[in-house]
Amino acid sequence: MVRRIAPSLLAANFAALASEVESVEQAGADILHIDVMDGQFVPNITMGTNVVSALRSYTSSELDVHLMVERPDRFIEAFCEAGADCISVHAEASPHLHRTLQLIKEKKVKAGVALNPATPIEVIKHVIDDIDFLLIMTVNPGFGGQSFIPQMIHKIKEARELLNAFGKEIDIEVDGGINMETIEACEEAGATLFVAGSAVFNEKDRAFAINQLKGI
Ligand SMILES: O=C(CO)[C@@H](O)[C@H](O)COP(=O)(O)O
Ligand SMILES: [Fe+2]
Repeated sequence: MVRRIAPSLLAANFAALASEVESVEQAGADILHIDVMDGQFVPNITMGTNVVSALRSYTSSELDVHLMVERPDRFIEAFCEAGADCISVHAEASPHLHRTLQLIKEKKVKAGVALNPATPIEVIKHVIDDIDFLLIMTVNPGFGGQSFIPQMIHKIKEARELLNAFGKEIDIEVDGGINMETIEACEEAGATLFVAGSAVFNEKDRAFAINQLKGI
């Protein structure tokens, strides 16, 4: 199966966001990954609902919103209204994870749980029927362009085994340091959706970059 690639717009040129989006869409991007950071949960501030709604009126591509914010409940409705198709919230940032996931699902938006590298996979056990996908961070969240943490390969395997044990055939999205050196091992371990920021946007020829990552 051809790998699905989600370019992370964090690595795009923000001064030309529309044309950056167009370039990756034409190059074969499957979904657009939008990193929202609040300067609290992670030591960086990026974009918010205004960028999501601007992109929503510009493109029909699926918008995958990765919320790296404390107490994400406060913003779920606004991101759904802005036009998100999928929202992932960090288990570490949400004290009432079950409630947060229900808020997303009530809006008919796909709900995902994101896990930091040090967070054990077991935290999803009791919300496993409430998630549409799982996002495994393969770097510590906060910045693009970091190096993949090799121990995450074992974690992806564990996650796939856990999902299989519960009969859940959902996407495992991997995020951080995904490139030609790391993508294959992630896929073999059980990942099915691959976020790539610098590996796509640092390459002038986006079609070449995405095709290479897809393995075509
Ligand atoms: O969520 C994050 C970082 O916190 C990611 O989505 C990065 O933006 C991915 O960038 P690369 O590691 O692929 O450059
Ligand atoms: Fe991300």
